[in-house]
Amino acid sequence: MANSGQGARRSAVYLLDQILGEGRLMAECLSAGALDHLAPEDRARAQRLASDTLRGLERADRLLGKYLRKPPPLSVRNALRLGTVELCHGGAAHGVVNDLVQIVGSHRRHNQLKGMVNAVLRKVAADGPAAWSAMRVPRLPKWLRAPLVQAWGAEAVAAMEIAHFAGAPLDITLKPGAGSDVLGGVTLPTGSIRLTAPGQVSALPGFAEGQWWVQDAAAALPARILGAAPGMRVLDLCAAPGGKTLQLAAAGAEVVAVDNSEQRMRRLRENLSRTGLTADLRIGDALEQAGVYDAILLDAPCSATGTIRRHPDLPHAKDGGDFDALIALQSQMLAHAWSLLRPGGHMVYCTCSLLPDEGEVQVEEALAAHPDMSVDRAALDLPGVDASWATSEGGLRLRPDFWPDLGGMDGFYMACLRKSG
Ligand SMILES: C[S@@+](CC[C@H](N)C(=O)[O-])C[C@H]1O[C@@H](n2cnc3c(N)ncnc32)[C@H](O)[C@@H]1O
Repeated sequence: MANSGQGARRSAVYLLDQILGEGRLMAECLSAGALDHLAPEDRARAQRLASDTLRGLERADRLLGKYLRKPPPLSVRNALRLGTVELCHGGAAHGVVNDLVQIVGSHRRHNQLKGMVNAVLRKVAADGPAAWSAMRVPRLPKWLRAPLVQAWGAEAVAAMEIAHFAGAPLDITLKPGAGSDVLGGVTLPTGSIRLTAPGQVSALPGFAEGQWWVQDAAAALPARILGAAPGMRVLDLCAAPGGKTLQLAAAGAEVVAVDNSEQRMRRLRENLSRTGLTADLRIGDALEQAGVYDAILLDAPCSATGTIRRHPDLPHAKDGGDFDALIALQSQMLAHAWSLLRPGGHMVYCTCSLLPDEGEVQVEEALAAHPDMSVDRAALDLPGVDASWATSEGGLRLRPDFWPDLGGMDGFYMACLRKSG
């Protein structure tokens, strides 16, 4: 009978097949129920195994290249990759090898390859761990590496790759008035709390009571820069799952939150209910909104290249083919949001992207197109925000290689734009 570790490994191989074979994102597979048959701890384990494998994919392929005369079918290759990464991370050879041999053997088409899987993984178990740490840090694929090197230089991109390989700690934002003492985290310079070995999030103290929510330290800054306050009517455009909506509502503003994804809005509704906060939720297209607002937060859909530490599937599932459409949508959204802002009002534009075309360039172009738009540089002057993160057009550039000693941060861009009154 299959053990629970084997169930997690089998599902992790399935996730790898979907990501590397079908170009699907891990989040898409999860929302489609790929792990619903597993117990919560095995679900977390399967995700962790697939993520670790994707982070170490380049190293695993190099190691396996020594033992494979020709590449086996993708699913068998993914089982070998997963086993290699587990073994090189110190996994017990007996359990890892036996499970993967059984997983491969249970496929009628691949059954005859189980002997090869056994032999290769035993060699990896013997020689792999020593070779692993001497190998170079895995690089981003060319389609993404090239524009990033052009934007930030080769040295910065190598530092980003170190951050991607290390993965991300868990950051939380506290509801105003909540204490963090029971969580044992570190308070970051910008006020977020960082937990290094959190375990299951929903089991942590204060989660069920809505005392805090998960939000990377970088992602917590746009709402702080907006500076929502009681009496302010704020439009949160592209709001779900709602980390920023919660911040705006917790600051006492009257928040209208819009997103076109019903599924993601369901999560926003759950988050509001757990934290006891309120916002007016509207499922719809950002480009079709009407009304007049004192302040607007536009967290536009983007390449999400700033979140690779937490989503190592992204560089493998995508190929940059959607960049142009996203960039065009962002500039349409920025222009439409501007038309909803009252004179004298302000708007924060942000994206979790590392590409200047989705950040700095969008704001430069918007400033050129709107004579009533100016950048509020002073709005960036918040505790913990380093002056060197400011950009020439007046925004804030955050990168995964920043705060290397604290465990990094997501890549993000944000700027505060004021409408003349
Ligand atoms: C970066 S995510 C937003 C994250 C969110 N602000 C938060 O803090 O949790 C971008 C969102 O844009 C939404 N979106 C994409 N196209 C949209 C459109 N045309 N109108 C409204 N929302 C859209 C997506 O469903 C996604 O939830």
